[in-house]
Amino acid sequence: MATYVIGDIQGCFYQLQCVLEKVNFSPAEDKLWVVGDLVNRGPNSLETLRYIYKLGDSCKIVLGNHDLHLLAIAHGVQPHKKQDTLSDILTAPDRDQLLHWLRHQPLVYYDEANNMAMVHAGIPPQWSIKKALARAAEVEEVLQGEHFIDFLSNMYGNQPNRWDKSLKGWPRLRLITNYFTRMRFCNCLGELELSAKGSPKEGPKGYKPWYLHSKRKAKDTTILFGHWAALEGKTESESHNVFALDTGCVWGNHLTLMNVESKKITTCRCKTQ
Ligand SMILES: Nc1ncnc2c1ncn2[C@@H]1O[C@H](COP(=O)(O)OP(=O)(O)OP(=O)(O)OP(=O)(O)OC[C@H]2O[C@@H](n3cnc4c(N)ncnc43)[C@H](O)[C@@H]2O)[C@@H](O)[C@H]1O
Repeated sequence: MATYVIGDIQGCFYQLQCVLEKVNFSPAEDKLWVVGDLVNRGPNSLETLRYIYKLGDSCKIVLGNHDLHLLAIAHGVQPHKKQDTLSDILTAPDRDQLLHWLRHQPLVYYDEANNMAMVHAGIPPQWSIKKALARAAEVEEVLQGEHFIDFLSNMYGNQPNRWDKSLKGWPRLRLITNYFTRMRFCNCLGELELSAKGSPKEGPKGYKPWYLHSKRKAKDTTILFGHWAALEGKTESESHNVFALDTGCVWGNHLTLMNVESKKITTCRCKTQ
């Protein structure tokens, strides 16, 4: 039995099948962890979502910004934009079942036995893993509750960008969501800079990649994350137990699968279908 973690699929269903075939993935014996952004921008979001959904207990996922964006469009709080490739899901006969399942997925998954966490974007430097799980649970409770459409309507935006435990209501939930699903650069206090999306070298002055802060509180936990295609899978900080899995398949690069135990990487190149 093996456990694999896969980077941002974003509807690249053929590359998903390709990497799983390369490792002889067997849903009956193996486990698959998915770092979020299952859908959008790529060509086959519906097939991807159906496949992951059908894996059932063999699969653990966390939500990414594009998965939340799908929920927001599907529930009428955001328009389907020109660059979104989500119409196949929105018109599918099984859409309600798929969207209900998606909405009940976590923002952070923690494997206590191996002290390993999976999150789409990252864990901000000011939070221990215990704090991060408690904050994630605040959002998950609302997203899975009766007021989830209000949450989706209030989720968008870059403010507030700095944590303060006295934050309340939608601003508090928006910031927690942005940490777990959109963060790349922040300062040591966890103040977010969300406009920069390039490589760490191109980072804004006074900010660093979230995982490079020396006093980061969740340092002892191995963190598996996606979201940041410009990293090309490299964090240059293996000693800090962080593994970047988004290798920009949807941008013409490749999809990355890692064996969680051996850390062996398997990839499949993006090509036109
Ligand atoms: N609370 C909230 N507030 C606002 N929006 C919310 C939200 N919750 C959900 N959303 C959604 O999230 C989006 C905004 O998120 P953002 O994180 O702000 O932006 P994004 O560009 O859309 O992120 P993406 O997930 O595509 O990242 P990637 O690194 O692949 O790509 C980023 C860039 O990297 C570039 N790139 C890819 N590979 C690269 C490489 N090797 N080198 C350099 N650049 C590369 C690409 O060209 C691309 O421009 C919105 O579209 C909205 O739908």
